[in-house]
Amino acid sequence: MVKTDDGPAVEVRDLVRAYRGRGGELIKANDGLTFNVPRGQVFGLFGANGAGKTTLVLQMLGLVRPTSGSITVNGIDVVRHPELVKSTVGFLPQRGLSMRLIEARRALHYTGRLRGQSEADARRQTDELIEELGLGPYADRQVERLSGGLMRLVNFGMTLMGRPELIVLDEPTNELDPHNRRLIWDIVQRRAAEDGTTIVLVTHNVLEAEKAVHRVAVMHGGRITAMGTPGELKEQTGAQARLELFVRDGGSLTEAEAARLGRIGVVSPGDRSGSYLVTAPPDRIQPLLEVLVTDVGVTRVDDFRFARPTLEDVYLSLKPEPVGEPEKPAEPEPAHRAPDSPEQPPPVKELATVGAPGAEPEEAAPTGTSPATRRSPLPASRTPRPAPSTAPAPTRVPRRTLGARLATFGTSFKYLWFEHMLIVRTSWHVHMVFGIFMPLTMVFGFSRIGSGLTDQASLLYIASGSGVFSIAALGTTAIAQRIGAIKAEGSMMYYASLPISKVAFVTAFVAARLLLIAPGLVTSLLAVEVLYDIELTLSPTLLFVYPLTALPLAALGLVIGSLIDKIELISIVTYMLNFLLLLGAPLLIPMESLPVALRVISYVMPTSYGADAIRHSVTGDIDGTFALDVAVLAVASVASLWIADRALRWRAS
Ligand SMILES: Nc1ncnc2c1ncn2[C@@H]1O[C@H](COP(=O)(O)OP(=O)(O)OP(=O)(O)O)[C@@H](O)[C@H]1O
Repeated sequence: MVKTDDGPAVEVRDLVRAYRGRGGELIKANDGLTFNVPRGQVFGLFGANGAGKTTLVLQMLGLVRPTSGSITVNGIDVVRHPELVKSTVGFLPQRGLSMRLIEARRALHYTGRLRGQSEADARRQTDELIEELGLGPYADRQVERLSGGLMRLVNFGMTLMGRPELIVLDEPTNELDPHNRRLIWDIVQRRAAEDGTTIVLVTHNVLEAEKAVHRVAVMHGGRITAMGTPGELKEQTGAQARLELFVRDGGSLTEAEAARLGRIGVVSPGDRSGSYLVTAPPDRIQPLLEVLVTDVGVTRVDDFRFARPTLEDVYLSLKPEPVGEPEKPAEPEPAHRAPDSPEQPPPVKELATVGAPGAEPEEAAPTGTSPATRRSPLPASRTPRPAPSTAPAPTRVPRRTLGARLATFGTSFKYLWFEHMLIVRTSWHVHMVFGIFMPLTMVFGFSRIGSGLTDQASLLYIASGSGVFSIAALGTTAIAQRIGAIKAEGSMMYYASLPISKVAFVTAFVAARLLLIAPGLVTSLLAVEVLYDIELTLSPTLLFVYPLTALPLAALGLVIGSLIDKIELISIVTYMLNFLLLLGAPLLIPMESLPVALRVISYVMPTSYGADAIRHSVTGDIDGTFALDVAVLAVASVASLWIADRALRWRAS
């Protein structure tokens, strides 16, 4: 693991993230947060539903832009360098399993490669994790076919690939059985203690997480309402120890016995006859037990249970601050204020500033200090401290050469492309129908309608038209539906959290689909040649005419899939669009024979130029018209890819 810096793993200053509600009201999902997460610690982030935890971690990952304030992760300013941060962070989203359509082993290996691991290292760590997580019997099974818990384990393993400096786990033990939950907590503790990995843990499972966390922040209404080590929080909130007592044969405590116990703690009746609950401060445990033994007497007691206060007790005892009425509609806040902006943050509660810079001696631990020694108990600040308004320490931004960037792009492209090609295994029948049989059926069917369609010119129109139909059907519809599915599963966030560019993601996606379209294009031309003995030249220009025809349609699919949220609606829109594309374009009949209105429409359809260019390629008429076709297709491809890149919701905002 390469350390980028020796400061805190996470530094959050005056962080605000506001959303507009449906009625125009301002919702502050995060409202003036300031804290640090020292390196090598497990930092628990607790809070009720809607408290703002997910918004906070998405900002740490550079997936949501702060409205104001700053976040530094591993010494890198997240707002300025969101892409750079991703190479140092591993993220386990709350929902949405990525790479679910490939095998578990591949999902781990590909994630490692996408995080920048070498081939050998990725393979080695994949094997280690399969062993550590007990995934051996399932490693070569498609992730989607595993049980919910096993899928979660694979997803957890993917988060560890590449040994990131900071790991963000959103509800890591959801769906896991007790054995695997314990396994996860053990691994979390080991990674922090042995490798010095910092772990930010969002969970509602406070009781279990207590064993793993070094420090905790409790959020409510976008603010931190309490922060400290579990011990400090127990002390600060006055959490009580509990003695549960069952008097023999369902009998009752005498008044004298109850009074003696009542002098030490609070005695209340239990939920069944003869049971009592005594709560007392943790330092009164000894006298409480003495009264139990000497005054009540063990022979009078059927059973008793004694529990020290847990972190869950602390969490439940914390009184959430009233959130207050939503603020009136106001002018939108600036997209991101520079860290040195003079504007003051909203007030922050006392405990929320416990982690302010300088509050924790271990933050300044010298280089080489082991995580274990750095993890000394944190002094709780009892005095309110104003939230700092100073800029965070300057961030280190390693420079990368063009060669290194191209190499990263190449690796990302390769593994994302592999993934897409493997996904096709699950929908091969659709590709067979649309890619191969549909163009063949069109050639065969159309050539039988009327006597005039069997001449060479008509057959070429039919062949090029059915080829373009294949591109439109598979390119637009399949891509739109796949992007829609990735979004609906919630896995887009996972891909966006990897250190890969959106361009690599889009190009790998489109390139994989283009390859699938190829058989449909070739079969329609071959059908004409074989069935009707028509001599085709098959000019090499087809090698760029086909991709140029497919790119605008693939990009269109990407835009539709990105903008529409309902998968069913995506299907309806894309099928209707394909219908319109074909209806308006002179693919199957010469343009001259179209009514004027349709002829005009066809001028704006890239499909018309694609079909025309295909015909020129197979007849060898590489003239001015062909050059115009190619030029229009090239412009449409560049423009539509640019629009698709913009439309793809890579970051949440
Ligand atoms: N994209 C968004 N648009 C509008 N409001 C949002 C958006 N994302 C989050 N919010 C609001 O911000 C608040 C905090 O949401 P967030 O998802 O961060 O809470 P959470 O603590 O992670 O909740 P949970 O434990 O249920 O996952 C909520 O009121 C939520 O409705």
